[in-house]
Amino acid sequence: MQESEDSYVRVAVLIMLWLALFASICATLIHWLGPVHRTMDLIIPPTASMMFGGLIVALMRRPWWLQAIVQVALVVAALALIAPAWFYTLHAVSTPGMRLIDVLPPVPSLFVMLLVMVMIFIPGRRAFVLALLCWLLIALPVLVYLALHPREMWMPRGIDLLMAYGPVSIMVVVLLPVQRGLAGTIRRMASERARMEVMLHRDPLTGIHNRRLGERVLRDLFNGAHAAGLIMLDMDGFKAINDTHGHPVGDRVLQAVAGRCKALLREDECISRWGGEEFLVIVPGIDAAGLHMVAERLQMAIARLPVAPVLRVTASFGATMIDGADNFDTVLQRVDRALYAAKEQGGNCVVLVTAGLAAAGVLAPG
Ligand SMILES: Nc1nc2c(ncn2[C@@H]2O[C@H](COP(=O)(O)OP(=O)(O)OP(=O)(O)O)[C@@H](O)[C@H]2O)c(=O)[nH]1
Repeated sequence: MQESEDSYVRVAVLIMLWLALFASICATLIHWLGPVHRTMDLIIPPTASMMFGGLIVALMRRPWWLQAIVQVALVVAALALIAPAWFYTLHAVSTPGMRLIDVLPPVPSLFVMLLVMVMIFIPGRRAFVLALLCWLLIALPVLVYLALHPREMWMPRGIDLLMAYGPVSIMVVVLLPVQRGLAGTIRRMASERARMEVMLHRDPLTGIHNRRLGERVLRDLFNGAHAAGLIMLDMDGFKAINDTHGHPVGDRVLQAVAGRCKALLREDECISRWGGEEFLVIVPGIDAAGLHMVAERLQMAIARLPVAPVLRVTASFGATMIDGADNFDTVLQRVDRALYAAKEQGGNCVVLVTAGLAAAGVLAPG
């Protein structure tokens, strides 16, 4: 979960860096190809392009530097906006006849983008502090200048600057945390839902899948064309274990049996607690001989299981392959019959029944 979240953030940062590189290359072209050449405008955009390009390479080569790269990118972007804000404001103040609205490059939209990035990538309250710092260093000098030069302020460019550095900035700083809160709530709900889903399909005593999930896996098998087999196992003389040693010991036996069987099965093989002391094993991609061997392995492992003070624990096994003509009910009836036959033969054995209902193999008690 954490891994996938990290890679998601990495991709988001990479996209942000590519967009920043694109924006700074555009700014470079605009200033270099435009009719008026001012030194600062000719230097800052290409420098920023190189910095963002370098950060992209660094992130691709050293993904674990993610946090540091984000911070450097934000500092680069902030410096690229602080420098013209102060330089041109002071220049306009100190040069008679020069108007700030004529010389300030079109950076307000980039300032809004910087605020968005700060609010997205900087966690918690630090985002507000940094956003305020950016506003003080980038927007405030321009706003103070405009307040002192009302004729410029009420020109279309002046109003544009007022809007970007005023209400639009406030909207970004307020709306993004709200969005972040919503995203957090959705994430929490999703993980709660995943937890409930696990609980819904887990047997509380043994920790393995419950019947609900076993049934779902079995139904899904009928949608696929692959060969699969079923093994139903039932503890022998379990009532006597409970009666002799008590229910808690019986519970421990069930837990030990479930744990041992699960450990012996592969990832794609599913064991579920079907009833009190009955378990269903679903084995995909297997033939009848292989299924018999799996059941045999489980039978022997259970017979060797030490669960003090019970001297010997055994189980009976019915097994069958899913036939092309089978449905959910017919295959369960057949595996049940196989289990019944194993019990009839004295227990602690495996009976494999084919679709023709003939007992195809019996493993004698070990
Ligand atoms: N300790 C414990 N016992 C359980 C649990 N669920 C069912 N049982 C007991 O399992 C016993 C099953 O008894 P039976 O159906 O007669 O089975 P058995 O004694 O194994 O007899 P055979 O299957 O014929 O060998 C009952 O006594 C149930 O109370 C459980 O979760 N914990």
